[in-house]
Amino acid sequence: MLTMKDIIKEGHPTLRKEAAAVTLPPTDEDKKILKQMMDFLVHSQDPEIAEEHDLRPGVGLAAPQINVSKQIIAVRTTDHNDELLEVGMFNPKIISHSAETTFLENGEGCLSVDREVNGIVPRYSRIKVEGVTSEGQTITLRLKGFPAIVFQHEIDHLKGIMFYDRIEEIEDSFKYPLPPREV
Ligand SMILES: O=CN(O)CCNC(=O)c1cccc(Cl)c1Cl
Ligand code: NI
Repeated sequence: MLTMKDIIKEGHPTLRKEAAAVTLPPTDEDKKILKQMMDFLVHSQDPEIAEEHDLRPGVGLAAPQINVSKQIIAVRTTDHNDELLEVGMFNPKIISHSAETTFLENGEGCLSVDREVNGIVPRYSRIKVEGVTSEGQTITLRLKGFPAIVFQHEIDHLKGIMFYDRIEEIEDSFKYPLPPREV
């Protein structure tokens, strides 16, 4: 089973590489990798297993995080109806998105980042994602809310982008406000 020792941390070059597309149909090896990633999420979300194996909880995982530079992601979270959303995808692509953006008030976290990085991470509010499942099916998901944010966090990993790369620098004008005029 995958544990925290299998997860590479910032500074490891693989986290900054463009992951390669998976040749379709996915091989048994590719499917095994995806299964292990989803199993990690399941274990990390089970208090007993997580405690026993010192797992940090995660709602998503991207293959580069286990030093596999391939376009494979796993997401396991709940949607706004509190329905479980458990999706593994090869070669996921955001095929369209809202102009509107959103963000998580408490910011984002990453298993490859062993420090707290505060700040607003702008994400599209709604996205349409297309990808291939382990069954070889091409699926299209319309996502909003937390799942949409998680998918964007994972797809960023495939492009070598870390969440803190997107933390907005507040407008310079706010940084260097005009000093009050002497009256
Ligand atoms: O790439 C995946 N991870 O690093 C797993 C750990 N992070 C999370 O579960 C997490 C936590 C908060 C917001 C988002 Cl968007 C995510 Cl993804
Ligand atoms: Ni991450």
